[in-house]
Amino acid sequence: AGALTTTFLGHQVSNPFLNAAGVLCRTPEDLLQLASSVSGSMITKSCTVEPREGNPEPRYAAAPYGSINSMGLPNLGFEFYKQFAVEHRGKLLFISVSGMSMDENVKMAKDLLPVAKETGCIMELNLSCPNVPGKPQVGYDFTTMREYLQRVSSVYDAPFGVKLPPYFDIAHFDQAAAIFNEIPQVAFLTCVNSLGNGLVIDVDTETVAIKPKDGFGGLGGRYILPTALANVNAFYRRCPTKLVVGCGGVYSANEAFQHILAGASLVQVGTALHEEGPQIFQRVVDEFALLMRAKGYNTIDDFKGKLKTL
Ligand SMILES: O=C1NC(=O)NC(C(=O)O)N1
Repeated sequence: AGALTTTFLGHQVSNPFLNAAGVLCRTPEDLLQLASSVSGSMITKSCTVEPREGNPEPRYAAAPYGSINSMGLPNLGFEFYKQFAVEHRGKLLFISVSGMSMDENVKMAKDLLPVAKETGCIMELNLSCPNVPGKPQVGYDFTTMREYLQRVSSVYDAPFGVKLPPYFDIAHFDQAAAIFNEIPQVAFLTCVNSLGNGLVIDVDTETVAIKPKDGFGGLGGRYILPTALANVNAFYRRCPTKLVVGCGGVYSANEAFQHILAGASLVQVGTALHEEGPQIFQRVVDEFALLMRAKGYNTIDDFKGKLKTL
């Protein structure tokens, strides 16, 4: 096995890299590109029970230091992604679930469970989509988040993960971690989803970059790396019995190494994957192998979570 080989919840992967939910993973064509890329694993577009068109376009825009999006959960519907999981062979597969209500999430979790047990696919429950008008992010409502996780874990007796929004207050890290530590089925935390409701402005046209919500959308890319790293490390420190998956600001081996130093077991790539395409995984894998060799590391575990403080 190569130097980048690692295991996640008992599944061996050839490298720690995968796409961020939502990027290059909505359609069969997208999923085929991911499956045939060098990524060690892959995740499907956050799904709802019924298929959704999503928000009006333009709903994604590249920006000077990353991206802004307000997709609005466009997806082919839960049944499609469940069937994809049934038929999929090969690399570790995550299924992102983002119901429009607690009942929707409970229904999808209940229906996904036998497929997860049969195929080894892993559920990532998305509690942090910032882009459905009128739907606040559950991740910012601790009472509701606890209820969601208790209800889902009562029907889903397999390990699953939670896709979290970025938090910015130490008290919020403490309160959120206390909830996750109450629920054994929560096996990993994916930090972070986009920084919600940013605004990108084009000076020449004096106009916003995207159509939905007067231009308000989730930020990704270089804008969010320090925030993503802080959230990875905050939950790595507070939830020693859980794994952390890093997401946010990864363009190369350099940022991926920072995420793993901060405690990430896997590293998701969103904006950079959208901009560069799936060949980014071969580039990052090659860069990462060189970085590990230059530093004298033989395995990911040699440096995972080993961030030094002053
Ligand atoms: O959870 C999500 N995060 C985002 O940044 N965008 C998508 C979306 O809008 O579908 N969902």
